[in-house]
Amino acid sequence: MRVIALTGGIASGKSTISSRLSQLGASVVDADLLSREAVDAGSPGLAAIAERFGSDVIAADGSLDRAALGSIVFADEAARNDLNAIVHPEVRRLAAERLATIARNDPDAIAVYDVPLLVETGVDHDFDLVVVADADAEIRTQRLISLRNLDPVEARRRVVAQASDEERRRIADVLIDTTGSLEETEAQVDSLWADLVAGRR
Ligand SMILES: CC(C)(COP(=O)(O)OP(=O)(O)OC[C@H]1O[C@@H](n2cnc3c(N)ncnc32)[C@H](O)[C@@H]1O)[C@@H](O)C(=O)NCCC(=O)NCCS
Ligand SMILES: Nc1ncnc2c1ncn2[C@@H]1O[C@H](COP(=O)(O)OP(=O)(O)OP(=O)(O)O)[C@@H](O)[C@H]1O
Repeated sequence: MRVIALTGGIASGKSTISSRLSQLGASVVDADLLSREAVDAGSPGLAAIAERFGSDVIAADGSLDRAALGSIVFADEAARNDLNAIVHPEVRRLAAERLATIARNDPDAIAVYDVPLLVETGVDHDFDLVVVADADAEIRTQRLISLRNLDPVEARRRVVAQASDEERRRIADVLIDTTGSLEETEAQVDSLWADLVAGRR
């Protein structure tokens, strides 16, 4: 099995790329989804969050109030580090488990690990290829404002909470320019996939 890491800043277009790769035949593991599993109702992760951040971040139905926690951690680096220390080890464990299952079921699989914080958490896996969705910080900020209805202050905080465009470009084997049309992004993904299948990458 080959494992491809797919990273990029918030709103860089990773989801567009990973869903195209999935259509083409890749097996996708999504760290954002795993981070939700890690804090499911009743999980030790959620209990640790309640202990650190208090009942204000727990909704009436006992689930995580993501908006409340988001407004705390994107405004405060120490709080964000504490949250990361609770959630990231479980995400790493779940990712290793999912990738092992994919390898067992299909030794020839091409797996894609969609991992937003690859630079921030350190490249600790032996990836065959690192693909970076590349749209600069200003474009991503505008997308958060216009497509996700974040106010400009919240949008900037999220972008600033992550590695710089330059840091991500430095670890990239392949850059996908996600500043054009969706079709232009998909064409780059199709060409990457053709290279992977043909063994050129
Ligand atoms: C703070 C939380 C509750 C906000 O939830 P919300 O539903 O608004 O956002 P969601 O989880 O969909 O994340 C959206 C994007 O925000 C960015 N982001 C999320 N967490 C972080 C973080 N700790 N540091 C920097 N950027 C982050 C990523 O680009 C991510 O793709 C949530 O993001 C969270 O629990 N984060 C900690 C776990 C984590 O690091 N997840 C991201 C990768 S595993
Ligand atoms: N050329 C493009 N390529 C990819 N996405 C684009 C492009 N042009 C506009 N977009 C839009 O930008 C947004 C990018 O968000 P998307 O959820 O794909 O990013 P993401 O990297 O997965 O973000 P997150 O880190 O928040 O999970 C989407 O709404 C997408 O439709």
